[in-house]
Amino acid sequence: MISIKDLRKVYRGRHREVTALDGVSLDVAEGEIYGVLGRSGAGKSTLLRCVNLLERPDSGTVTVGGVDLTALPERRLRTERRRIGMIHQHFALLSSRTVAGNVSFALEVTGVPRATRARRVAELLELVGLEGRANAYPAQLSGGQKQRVGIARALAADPAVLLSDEATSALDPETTDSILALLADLNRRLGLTILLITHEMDVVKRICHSAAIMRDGRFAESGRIADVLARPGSELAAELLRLGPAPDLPGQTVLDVTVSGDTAERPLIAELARRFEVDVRILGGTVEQLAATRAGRLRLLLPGTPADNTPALTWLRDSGIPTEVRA
Ligand SMILES: Nc1ncnc2c1ncn2[C@@H]1O[C@H](COP(=O)(O)OP(=O)(O)OP(=O)(O)O)[C@@H](O)[C@H]1O
Repeated sequence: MISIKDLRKVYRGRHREVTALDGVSLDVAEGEIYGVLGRSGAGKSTLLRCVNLLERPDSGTVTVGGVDLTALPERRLRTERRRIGMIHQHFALLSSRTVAGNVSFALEVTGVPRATRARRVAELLELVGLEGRANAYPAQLSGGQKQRVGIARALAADPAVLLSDEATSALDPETTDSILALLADLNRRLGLTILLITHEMDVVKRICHSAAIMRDGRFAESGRIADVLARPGSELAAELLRLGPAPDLPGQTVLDVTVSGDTAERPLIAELARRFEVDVRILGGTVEQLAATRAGRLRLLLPGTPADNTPALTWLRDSGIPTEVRA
């Protein structure tokens, strides 16, 4: 649905250049929620602004719904942009307009007749759970309600794609949960494709089917969550399923194993103990119900050095279980 190829963007100031995008490629499948995770300054906002061409990349292509936006003249681009909704961290509502007025505004600019507008606004407010608040002003709303208005407005033109720029970063944890639940629900019910940027791993855990880690204008890693979890040495998997620093236990083997999907159903520790006659101890672990799948990471202790445990380690890896020896 969204296909980005080798995007580059350099900001040129008088004294210095900043490479905000350094060759980013990305494919977001139709109906998927894709999260781009990164620290401040990684280039996430620039990437998002390049998807609807609010920012022109220096090179590379952006294709949305089969249309190469980078090749379009400005007028066609304005029309195509309507197929891409956007929500913002600080909501970007018009304070002088009511809730209904804010949502209606998005329809007015596209020339929807007044009678149709009123019906559509009512539908949209119901969709985001704001029935009864049509006549309130933004100042009278909580942060979560403001973001619901932002979402209703973004969906007004019935877009195929929604871009989310840190949509929950200004909200408390409970409100964040309810907004993420709403986005996941809209994704399911409307088949809405969502590309979001965030610095919060929890957002990726809760609703994303695919994710990327962005650093210094590049993707350090990306992929479907299920694939990432099965990838040995994955940085994203380690972030999704965090374990603290490993203890240093000379003469013994500390290993982290990641289980997900089918492997999460296996009686792994019993199998390991039986096959290799080892006393397996659990040093730590985390199990998460991710949007994509249930997954866990266990830190195990085996007697003997890693060399002594080669058969067990080989068996784990051959069984498709990402296994990392920590000590
Ligand atoms: N308009 C601009 N002019 C000059 N430099 C810019 C501009 N916009 C962004 N940058 C620089 O480009 C780099 C990437 O910025 P960007 O805002 O895309 O990162 P980000 O990951 O979204 O971070 P944040 O969450 O802080 O917005 C940063 O070094 C930033 O200072």
